[in-house]
Amino acid sequence: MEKAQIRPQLARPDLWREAAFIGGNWREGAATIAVDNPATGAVIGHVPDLGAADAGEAVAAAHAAFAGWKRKSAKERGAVLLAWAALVKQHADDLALIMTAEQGKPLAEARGEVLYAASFLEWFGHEARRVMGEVIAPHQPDRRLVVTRQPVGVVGAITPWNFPLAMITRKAGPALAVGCPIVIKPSELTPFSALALAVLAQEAGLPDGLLSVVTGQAKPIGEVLTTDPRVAKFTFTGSTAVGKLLAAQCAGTVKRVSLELGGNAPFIVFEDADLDAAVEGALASKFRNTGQTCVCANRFLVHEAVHDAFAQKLAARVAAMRMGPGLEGPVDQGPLIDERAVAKVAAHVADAVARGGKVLAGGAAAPELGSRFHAPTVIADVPADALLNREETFGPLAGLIRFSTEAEAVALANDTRSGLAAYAYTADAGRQWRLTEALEYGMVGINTGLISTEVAPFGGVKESGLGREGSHLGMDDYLDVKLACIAVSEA
Ligand SMILES: NC(=O)c1ccc[n+]([C@@H]2O[C@H](COP(=O)([O-])OP(=O)(O)OC[C@H]3O[C@@H](n4cnc5c(N)ncnc54)[C@H](O)[C@@H]3O)[C@@H](O)[C@H]2O)c1
Ligand SMILES: O=C[C@H](O)CS(=O)(=O)O
Repeated sequence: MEKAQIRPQLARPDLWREAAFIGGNWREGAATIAVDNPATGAVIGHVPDLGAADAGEAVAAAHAAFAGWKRKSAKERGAVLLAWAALVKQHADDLALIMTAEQGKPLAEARGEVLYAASFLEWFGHEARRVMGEVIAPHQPDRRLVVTRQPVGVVGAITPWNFPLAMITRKAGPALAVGCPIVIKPSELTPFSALALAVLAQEAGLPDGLLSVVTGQAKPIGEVLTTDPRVAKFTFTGSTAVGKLLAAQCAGTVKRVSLELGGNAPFIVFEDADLDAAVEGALASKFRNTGQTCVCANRFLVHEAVHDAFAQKLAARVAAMRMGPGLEGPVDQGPLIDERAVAKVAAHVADAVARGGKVLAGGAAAPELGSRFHAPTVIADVPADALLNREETFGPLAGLIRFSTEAEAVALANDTRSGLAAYAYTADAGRQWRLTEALEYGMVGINTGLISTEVAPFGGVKESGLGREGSHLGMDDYLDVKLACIAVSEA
C-alpha cells in the first residue's frame, strides 16, 4: 500500500519523527509499527516497536533527572512550560496536519485540539507558582505544625488515540509544573503527534530525561510503568476496561493512580428547553471528533412533549453534515479510528432499529468513502433497554429515548456505572440546580453541550475515573502532602 507523505507537507519537516524519544535521545527500532491514515488506510509512517527494556531506560532517565528538576524554582519550571506552549501554538498548522493524518479528525478540529493542548501547558506554566502549603495552629505550645506539598516523583502515563495531544499535555503540564518527570506511552494508533510534541519540548529547553515518549507494545511498556518501583504515580486515559486492568497492576507498588475512563453521557431535553439551543448543543456534544470523545452525549433523553420536534430539528441538521477525509476540504465528520469502531456503531444502530427505533438521518456505514466511515445518524423512539443507552457508542449515533417526568429522566440518566459527563436543557432555574445535584456525574452541562476547558476540573465518578485534570486542582495528583511537626523549646 502506498505510503502517504506527510513530512514534505510540513513547514517544519523535523516535527515528523519516526523514532521514540528516550531520556532526551531519539531512538529508532529494528522492529516497527505501521501507522495509517484512518480516512484512506494508507500507511503514513512507522514508529519503533519498543518494549520493556526501553521503557525501563526511560524510567531510569526520569528518575535521574528528578532531583535537578524539583530543585528548580517554580518560576523556572513554569517558564519552560510557557515556552513549550508558545512553540505548540506557533506550529499549530503542522501539528494539526500530523494529527488529522493519523487520527482522522477534520483539520479544523485538529487545530482546535492543538490550541486546547497548548492551553494546559500555558495554564500549568502559571499554576506552577501556586503550590501552597499551610501552617496549622499547634496542638501544644511547644510544637509547630507546617504542611508542605512536594512532587511525588516519576510519573508513568498512558494516553488514548482520540485526543493525541491534549490528553498528553493535560498530564505533562501539571506533572512538570510541580517537578515530576513523565514517561509517556501514546496510543500506537497516533504516535506522531506525541513525538512532534517531544521535539518542541526539547526546543523549549526541557532538560533531558524529564519527558520520554516510548512507542511500541502496550502490554510490556505498561507493565513497566505500572510496576517499576521508581515510578511513583501512574496516570491513564482510555477505556474503562484497560483502566481497571492497569490500576490493578499498580497495586503491587501502591502507586498514586489517576484515571480518565469511558463515559455514557445522558443529554436530557426537558419540555421547557429552548429546542434550537438544545439542537446546537447536541451537535457540539454528540458529533465532535465524529462522536469519538469521552464526554460525547451518548443517549438523548427527550421529554415526550418535545421529542418529535427535537428529533426533526436534529435530524435535519445531521442530514446536512458533510462527511469525508479530514485533509480533503472542510468536512463536519471524518472517519472513525478503525473498522471495529464502525462495526460498533452499526451494531448499536441495528439494535435500536430492531427494538422499534426509527432512523431519521443516516443509519448506515458509508463504504463509498472508505471502510472507516459511518454516516452521522439520528434514531427516534429508542427504548431504554437499547444497547446505545447502556454502552458507550463512541461514534456518530444519536438515539432519542422518551421520558415523561423529571424523576424518570434522572433515574434513566443515573442508571449506569459510568459517571463522566451529563447534559440537560431546561429553562427552570430550580430544576437546573436539582439536576446539578441529582445527576451522578463528575461534570454537568446545563444548557450547553461543551464543558471542557483547562481552567475547570475534568474527571468522572463511579467507573469513569479517579482524580481531576486541569484547573487549580489538576496539580494535586502530582503532589504529596507532608507534615513537619517541630518541637520548639519554650523561651
Ligand atoms: N475520561 C477521559 O478523559 C477520556 C479521554 C479520552 C478517551 N477516553 C476513553 O478511552 C476510550 C477510547 O480510547 P482508546 O481506544 O485508546 O482506549 P484504550 O483503553 O483501548 O487504549 C488507551 C491506551 O491504553 C493502551 N493500552 C491498551 N491496552 C493496554 C494494556 N494491556 N497495557 C498497557 N496499555 C494498554 C493503548 O495502547 C492506548 O495507549 C473510550 O472509552 C473513551 O471514553 C476517556
Ligand atoms: O475524549 C476525551 C477528551 O477529554 C475530550 S475533551 O476535549 O477534553 O472534552
